[in-house]
Amino acid sequence: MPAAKKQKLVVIGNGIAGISTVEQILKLSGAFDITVIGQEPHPNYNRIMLSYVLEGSKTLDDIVLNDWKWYEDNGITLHTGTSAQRIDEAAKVVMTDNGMAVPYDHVIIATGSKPFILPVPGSDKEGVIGFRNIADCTRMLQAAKTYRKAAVIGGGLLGLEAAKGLVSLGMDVTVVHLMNDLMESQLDSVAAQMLQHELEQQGIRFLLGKQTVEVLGDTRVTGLRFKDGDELDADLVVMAVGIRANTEVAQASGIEVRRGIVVDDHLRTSMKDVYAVGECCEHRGVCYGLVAPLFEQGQVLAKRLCGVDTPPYEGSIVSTKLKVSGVDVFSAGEFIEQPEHDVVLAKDDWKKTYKKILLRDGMIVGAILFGDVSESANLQSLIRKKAQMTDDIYHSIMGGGCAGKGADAATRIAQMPDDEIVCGCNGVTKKAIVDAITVQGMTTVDEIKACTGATRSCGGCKPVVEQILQSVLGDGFTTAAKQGICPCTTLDRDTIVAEIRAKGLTTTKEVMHVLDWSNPEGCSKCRPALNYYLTMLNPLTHREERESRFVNERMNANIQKDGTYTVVPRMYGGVTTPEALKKIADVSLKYNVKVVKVTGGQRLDLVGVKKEDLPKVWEELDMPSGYAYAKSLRTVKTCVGSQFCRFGTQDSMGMGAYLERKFERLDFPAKFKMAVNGCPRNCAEACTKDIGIVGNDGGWEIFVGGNGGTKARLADSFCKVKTDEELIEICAALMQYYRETGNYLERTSEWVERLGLEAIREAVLHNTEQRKELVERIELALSQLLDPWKKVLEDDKLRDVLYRDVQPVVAT
Ligand SMILES: Cc1cc2nc3c(=O)[nH]c(=O)nc-3n(C[C@H](O)[C@H](O)[C@H](O)COP(=O)(O)OP(=O)(O)OC[C@H]3O[C@@H](n4cnc5c(N)ncnc54)[C@H](O)[C@@H]3O)c2cc1C
Ligand SMILES: NC(=O)c1ccc[n+]([C@@H]2O[C@H](COP(=O)([O-])OP(=O)(O)OC[C@H]3O[C@@H](n4cnc5c(N)ncnc54)[C@H](O)[C@@H]3O)[C@@H](O)[C@H]2O)c1
Ligand code: SF4
Ligand code: FES
Repeated sequence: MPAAKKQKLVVIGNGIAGISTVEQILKLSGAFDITVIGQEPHPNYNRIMLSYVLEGSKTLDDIVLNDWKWYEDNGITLHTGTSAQRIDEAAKVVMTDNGMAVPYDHVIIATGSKPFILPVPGSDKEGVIGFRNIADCTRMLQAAKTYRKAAVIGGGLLGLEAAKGLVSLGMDVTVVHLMNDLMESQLDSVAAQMLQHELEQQGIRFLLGKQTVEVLGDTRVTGLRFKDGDELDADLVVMAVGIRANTEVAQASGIEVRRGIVVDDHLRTSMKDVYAVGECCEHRGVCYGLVAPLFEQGQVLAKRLCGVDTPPYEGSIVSTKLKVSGVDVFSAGEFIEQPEHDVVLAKDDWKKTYKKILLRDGMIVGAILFGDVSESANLQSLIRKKAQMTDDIYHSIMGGGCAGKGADAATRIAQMPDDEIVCGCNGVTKKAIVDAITVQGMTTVDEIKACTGATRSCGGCKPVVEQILQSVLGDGFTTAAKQGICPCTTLDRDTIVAEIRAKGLTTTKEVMHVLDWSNPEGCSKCRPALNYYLTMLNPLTHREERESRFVNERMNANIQKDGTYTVVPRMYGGVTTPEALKKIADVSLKYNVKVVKVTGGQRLDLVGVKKEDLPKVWEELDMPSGYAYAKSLRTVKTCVGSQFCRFGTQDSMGMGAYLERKFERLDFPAKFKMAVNGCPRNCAEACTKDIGIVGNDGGWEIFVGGNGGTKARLADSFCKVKTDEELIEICAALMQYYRETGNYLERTSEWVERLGLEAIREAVLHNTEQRKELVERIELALSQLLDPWKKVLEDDKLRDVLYRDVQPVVAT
């Protein structure tokens, strides 16, 4: 009997929606002769990952989902670089821009969306682009090599991911947003402000409540003008103000189109045998802009075409996660409280976390998570199922408020229902993952990805997939058990430091490569941490990796919310001279310093210096940097002591200035503050300093682990010493021990609690041999330090790269 003739299926659009539907069809049936028409010159790639390509952590090759061979292996005819123009219903052909008439029995339109470009004068100028495809991404990568100032219009998901990418490429980036809150379609004001603060720390500037009315420039953009008359310089403008469904083919074919191509619950359009999936379609009045719905639509459509029974598609409940490393944000369902809502809320300013769950009649209808998104899959499933809040759910999600993670991972996985969706992007349930492990023998995240699709898109579900592997395989799954220093690695701090020592690793790149980082470029959490550990371990050989530092440390100055910087010269022990003050006053006047502020650390802060003026200000001040921006020794606060005070028994000013000169510029895991007092009256407040020193009749008393910040802690008395030499030696050994055993960003207040005072005393006080070695190592580190501003002023290239504000010569 001759084989049944195959049905001709034509897919217009070679993106995720079209090809994921084809993948489903191939799983169910071999009855189709498939032709794909794609406008872009590439095989199907993961559009989501363009944010990572821009940021530099993925290459274009990494994001290909179905390579050329896949089409060949599955007998699919692929026409890339080809636009479908019209469907001729009578002739049953799809017409293309290069004159083809492709015959069909069924057509799937999956043409996605186009970025919306604001219709303001000048928006067609060179240098104004959207961010939608590989071509846009490549243009941004190119522009960053030549230009410095980028403006991203739109503070939604896309705009923020674009902005982060451009910052990683070394551009000065300002996000111009119409509303007063970022991501206002996903976050409330509290979360939006936390997000803004976090992104400012990562070097992005924001102009909120600004409406762009004109793009300035001749042929190429030079800036933006706003409704209030303000202007912003920019030589690259990325428009990320939303998308519009791409309905051109449907319109040209006479198919019903409203905001998108109108489809019913079976994804049928108004034209017989023509269907639509993905962002181009409008279902029950909704056009989606995320991948999860298109997988759900694709599954229904594939089953329908293959004659497999399926419930209709009734719409999707969407959730979003921002893909910016070091910033964890999740939002799903309803998020702005209304009178009918009950609100479950926890905010922790120390851990920088925020959790909000909205309930309607006890039913979970929406949530926002910031900082700790470990419960996102769980919440998404509860919202999808319209679950009632119970004590168990409450404790599992809220745990100890924001700080705790609720139930531990193993318990949470055990309690997770089989049908809970773990990977929202690809609609993969817990059961599908467990089956992949138990039935098909998968043992790694990558194998699960290949088998089920989970983790294939945004990657946000990877931790949960690892936890499921851990819970099913127990000891057989070893890597997930470790607590990595960031999402790029499962290795903890101690293992990393030990490996750097054992393997003689010298650069962050080398560490990431040799220790098998999942993200080869690292993230904003691990890069500065590795840079610190490497400098601490290899003081003689490690070359400063400026790009691994936070913006303030990169620029040797603290950035302010208006984009200007502060300059804080050293005043050893809080002591200055009339000559130094006069110079500070002259320079402040010359460079229009906005405010001169006396700091809590007894020195002067010149606030409001323009970036391009920073080198000149430092040059003219000719004073050492106060390191007010660094994880380093900040200040040594002193009282007047025995030189002038009638109660003083020790020279606190002299000792404070000596200690500050000796230990300035040294890197610590976190900022480091000291104080020296001439007597136990303690006027310079030793009890809130990392090391506090109090003079007494017979010598000095040393205190450690004090903190006056958000999490205040009184310092512990560490020991008493008789002589100045002993004092200096013990301070040196104590500092080096903290440098060597502290976790990056861990203040001494936390370090003392973690290690225990007795253990620190044992290492630094009682073990004299170890103390000697600690002192030798700190002396070695100190011998390598140079004033950062001297380095900048002597290096024209560095000065130019970091602080220039002129248009660079265009590369030819
Ligand atoms: C940078 C970026 C990051 C994103 N991150 C996320 C995320 O983290 N999570 C998430 O859920 N979503 C994210 N999205 C959105 C997600 O990428 C889209 O929802 C998804 O790609 C839509 O898929 P689609 O197939 O419907 O459309 P598209 O991916 O746009 O594919 C449509 C394809 O059709 C082609 N085409 C158009 N017209 C024609 C024609 N006439 N003939 C032939 N071909 C045509 C287009 O060139 C395109 O290749 C992101 C989007 C971007 C741009
Ligand atoms: N992580 C993710 O899930 C992710 C990442 C990137 C993109 N996407 C998707 O890609 C699509 C495009 O993203 P998007 O961020 O462009 O769309 P969006 O609609 O989510 O956000 C656009 C933002 O631009 C702002 N805006 C509108 N007009 C403006 C103006 N004149 N000036 C300044 N701001 C203005 C809006 O207030 C809004 O916050 C969306 O569907 C989004 O969901 C998702
Ligand atoms: S701490 Fe003692 S020595 Fe110092 S100023 Fe106060 S009273 Fe005088
Ligand atoms: S949730 Fe995005 S890949 Fe799984």
